[in-house]
Amino acid sequence: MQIVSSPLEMRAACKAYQRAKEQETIGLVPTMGALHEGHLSLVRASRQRCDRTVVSIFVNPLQFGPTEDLARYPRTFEQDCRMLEEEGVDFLFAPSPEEMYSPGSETIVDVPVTGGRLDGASRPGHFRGVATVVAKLFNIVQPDCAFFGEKDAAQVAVLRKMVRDLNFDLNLIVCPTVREASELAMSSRNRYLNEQERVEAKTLSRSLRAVADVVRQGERRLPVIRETLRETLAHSSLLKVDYADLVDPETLAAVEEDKLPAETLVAVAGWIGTTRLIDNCTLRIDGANE
Ligand SMILES: Nc1ncnc2c1ncn2[C@@H]1O[C@H](COP(=O)(O)OP(=O)(O)OP(=O)(O)O)[C@@H](O)[C@H]1O
Ligand SMILES: CC(C)(CO)[C@@H](O)C(=O)[O-]
Ligand code: BAL
Repeated sequence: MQIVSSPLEMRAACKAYQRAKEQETIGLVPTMGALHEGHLSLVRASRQRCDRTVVSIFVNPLQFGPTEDLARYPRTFEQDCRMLEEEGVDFLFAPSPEEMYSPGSETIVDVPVTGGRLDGASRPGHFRGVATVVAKLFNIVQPDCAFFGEKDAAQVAVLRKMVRDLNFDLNLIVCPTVREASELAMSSRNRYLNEQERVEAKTLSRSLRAVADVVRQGERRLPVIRETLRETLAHSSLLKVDYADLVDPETLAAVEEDKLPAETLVAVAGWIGTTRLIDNCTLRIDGANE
């Protein structure tokens, strides 16, 4: 695995490869490091689909608010390198903030409507930071495919829109959420949790399961589905709910109808102590059977 920190060198390496092997493809897996099985599932998907895989590790200051956890975000670079070597990754792109944002750099990418919803509403400016750094990564690597996790469903909606609006020539591939045996969604921030918090954090996935179960049993009334979500989330005394919404998976706009549409994203976020976690599931109902 070749480790590259300069954006120019990374671009040159990918360009050289693309010139030499016209028919072959490059997959990009953007991450902030502190890697776990969720990240590795994206790496494996890229290795399966593309000839070369580039993983980026960059804790992007632009997507953190002034009171958020940028300074204490887990950084486990040596261990991450070993994991990526074992997975057969070709390039690790790990720039410093100064290399990624050269002095005077001021252009940002904003997806204002979609990017202002869910995490975008709770973390103002967050998705501007995400869209800007991902657009830069796309320009540096120029991948054929880019791999993202379903766990960050709002991020996926924002990036899909960015790809469409800005005509990026790549396939955005979304991989399912990898969970621990307890069903807690894997997340780098789970490292912040103590034992009791880890138990309480399961309330998020439990609330999604409760909603999926009532819908499987035939419930279609949105007020009842919302109440099921609210009630399950209230079971934890440690969890402070940030949002628990039923939204359109593409626009992230709140579902307004009284009955469940064909496809609905159920997205939840909350703080367990000082740790903010997110999770989601998609409800799909077959209109033909309604
Ligand atoms: N459990 C998971 N299953 C599948 N993909 C995941 C999972 N967790 C993260 N990813 C994906 O990995 C990519 C990099 O995410 P990131 O480095 O922020 O990890 P994270 O675990 O989501 O960290 P955080 O705790 O900051 O939310 C994103 O596309 C994200 O959706
Ligand atoms: C996509 C991403 C790597 C951009 O910094 C980040 O938001 C993440 O890890 O999900
Ligand atoms: N995967 C989400 C990145 C963040 O919380 O900043």
